[in-house]
Amino acid sequence: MTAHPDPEGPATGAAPVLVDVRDLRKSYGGRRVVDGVSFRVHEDEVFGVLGPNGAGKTTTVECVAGLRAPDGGSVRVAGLDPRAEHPAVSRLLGVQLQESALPPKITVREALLLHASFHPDPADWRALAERLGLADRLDARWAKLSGGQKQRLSIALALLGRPRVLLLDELTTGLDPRARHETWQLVEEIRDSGVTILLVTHFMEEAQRLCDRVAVIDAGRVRALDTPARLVRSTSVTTVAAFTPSDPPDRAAVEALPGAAAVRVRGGRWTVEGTDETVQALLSLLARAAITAHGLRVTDAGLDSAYLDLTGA
Ligand SMILES: Nc1ncnc2c1ncn2[C@@H]1O[C@H](COP(=O)(O)OP(=O)(O)OP(=O)(O)O)[C@@H](O)[C@H]1O
Repeated sequence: MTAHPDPEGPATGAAPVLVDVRDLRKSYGGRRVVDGVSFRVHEDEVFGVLGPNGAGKTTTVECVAGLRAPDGGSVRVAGLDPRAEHPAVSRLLGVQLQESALPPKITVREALLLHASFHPDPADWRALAERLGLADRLDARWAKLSGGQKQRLSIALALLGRPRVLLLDELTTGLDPRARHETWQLVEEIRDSGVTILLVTHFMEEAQRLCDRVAVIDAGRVRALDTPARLVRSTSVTTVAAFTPSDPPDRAAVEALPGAAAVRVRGGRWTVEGTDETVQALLSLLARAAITAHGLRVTDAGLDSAYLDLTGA
């Protein structure tokens, strides 16, 4: 594995570091849930913190936001300590945290006006509502919004202070596929407008689509830190072949193919995980046995396999 669990990961160019987390440690009731996490987020990047439930992701970003006090290590946002210099840091950071709930009866307009009043030089709330597709929902109450609209409003609220860095925690959890894709587009637009984004997710697809670099966190530790593409290449599974054979091949022979990582058979359909070499050898094996591979699909393994490999999830 060629992962880089150091704070820098592979070369990232010369962009300034906006979020610098070093050897962060945090325990609850004597149980260590963040155990020496380090990473740096550079200006203009979308940096992902990816990991299974309970990995310590939210605790980590709450320390970045200054909402929790670390037990050890350090956090800096644009060189500032989020606890000791909270007012200055909150002017730089927009925070959209998990389950950010508003009073059920507050309207979209009221929420935008209220949050705009927290900032000395807020963004134009009407323009933000327009940009986030909420212009025709200004009089709707929070409780009546769809999941996607609630998420868009919480992003709008986080953007009102014109942040340099936006923290997004589990942004698309609970959204249907359409709302999830719309939210991803929105994140890309926000990135293109020059906002640096620190994104917590447990969706591999989300990390692969949005993030320039990803820290994979499990049990409070960074297991790997790299670009999604390099994380995928670093794992033992890069290629997956699925097919329905005209006659079942010798399973032991398939399992013994070079680089074969897993072989599954369900309802007559075979799935073989491995590398390009595995698939080449598989096709030769089938040809030698005069077996036809019906409905053959060969796909890239994607970040899922890398994630499973790294977290043992
Ligand atoms: N205030 C708290 N008091 C006690 N334990 C907590 C507290 N907050 C979080 N924990 C525990 O710390 C661990 C890490 O939680 P955290 O929310 O940081 O993980 P996570 O990776 O964000 O998980 P999820 O994806 O489920 O939100 C979990 O076991 C959680 O139950």
